[in-house]
Amino acid sequence: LTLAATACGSEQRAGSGGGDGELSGTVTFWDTSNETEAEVFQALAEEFGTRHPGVTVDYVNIGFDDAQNRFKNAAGANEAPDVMRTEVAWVADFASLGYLYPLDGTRALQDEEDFLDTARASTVYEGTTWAVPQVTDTLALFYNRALLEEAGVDVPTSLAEVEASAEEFEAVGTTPLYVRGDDPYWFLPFLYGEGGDLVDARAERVTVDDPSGVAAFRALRDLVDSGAATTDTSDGWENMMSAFASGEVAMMVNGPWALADAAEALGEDLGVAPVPAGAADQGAPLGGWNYAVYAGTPEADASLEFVRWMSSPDVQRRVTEELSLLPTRASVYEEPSVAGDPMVEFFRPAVDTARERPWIPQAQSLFEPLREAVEAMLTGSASPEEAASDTGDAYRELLEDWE
Ligand SMILES: C[C@H]1O[C@H](O[C@H]2[C@H](O)[C@@H](O)[C@@H](O[C@H]3[C@H](O)[C@@H](O)[C@@H](O[C@H]4[C@H](O)[C@@H](O)[C@@H](O)O[C@@H]4CO)O[C@@H]3CO)O[C@@H]2CO)[C@H](O)[C@H](O)[C@@H]1N[C@H]1C[C@@H](CO)[C@H](O)[C@@H](O)[C@@H]1O
Repeated sequence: LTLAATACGSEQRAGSGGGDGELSGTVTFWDTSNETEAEVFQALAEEFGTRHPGVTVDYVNIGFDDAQNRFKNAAGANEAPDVMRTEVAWVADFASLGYLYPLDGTRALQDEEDFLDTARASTVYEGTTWAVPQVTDTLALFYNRALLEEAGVDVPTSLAEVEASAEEFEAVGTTPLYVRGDDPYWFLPFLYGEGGDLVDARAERVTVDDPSGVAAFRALRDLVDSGAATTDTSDGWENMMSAFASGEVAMMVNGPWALADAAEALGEDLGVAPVPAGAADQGAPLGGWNYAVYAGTPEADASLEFVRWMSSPDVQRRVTEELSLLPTRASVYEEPSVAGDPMVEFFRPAVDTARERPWIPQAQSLFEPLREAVEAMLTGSASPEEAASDTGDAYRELLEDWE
């Protein structure tokens, strides 16, 4: 994925870059993007260095898995990177610990009214803006058109239809669906499908162990037990992507960060649709990523200008052209190259109806207990009832005096 170098006037190369006077220093940027995305983000980050000859960009890809703790450990030792790719649920966590640079009134927040409201929501905590939106996302049903045609199956709109399709898919030697069992994010569509949610933040009530939560755990287990879905409790990303690319499964639930690889594997046969509904409702979670600046950065001007550049309309457009990731600026969706991307055309309304989570510091810690409960149920050591109540108990530990 080589970035088409955009022609830019010599005046831009002079390092004017929207800042006043020459910038200098080294900006270390920790990126969590996956292998395919990293090629694009690294090239863009390093292009900033050519536009500002006095600035050196030190691009470091740290992956997703332990990134949240790694940043907190580094910040605790005052060794954090100047700029951190920050997941939507990490902003409140990092900000509440004093690890982020307040951005209101700084050059990093250029044209802030252009950002989608849902993307901006995760960047504000206790009235201050601590991050700048990069991409927004949700989960969707990815499907292999050729396999659905071969099996004579229409795109399923509910879990019941997925289950009912098992026979037709077996006849052509494939399994209907891959569902990740090792990443709790993939459980949320089951929860929303039964009319439930993890918590009710307004009422400060834990709801994951309501009857809707028990029904969601049971819906996941029954889907896997029926043979209509395959899953793993480890290495889910790799297993899912290879099963989908090889045709071992006809469908998977995934997000825009998987589009480039899935399109590489299936080409025109790749289709996307809303995640299947449950017995009561249909829904997918809102996710995404922001740029945040470390509170103790010695290079504030260069770091703030770097964030302005990386979240600018032009860079957002180029990221979507290369990866089909979803912009967080409304103006970028008007660009012909973005408006003409069928994947963006699908995902934009999907993120508009995606379920937001409470952007509270504890929000990010709700997933680990959920991951453990899903794993216990899928490995047979917990019933749906036990999985739901164990998760609820863990949440009441984390969220003191919530019911
Ligand atoms: C358990 C974790 O729970 C939460 O994470 C939620 C998250 O909040 C949800 O939003 C959702 O994230 C979506 C994401 O929105 C979506 O974009 C996509 O990201 C793509 C990128 O797009 C792609 O570029 C590339 O990067 O690859 C990314 C990943 O594919 O998919 C993500 C989901 O994968 O789901 C997450 C849950 O997984 C916590 O926040 C922690 O992360 C926590 N982990 C720590 C918990 C520590 C103990 O407390 C333990 O000690 C530590 O070792 C663990 O690290």
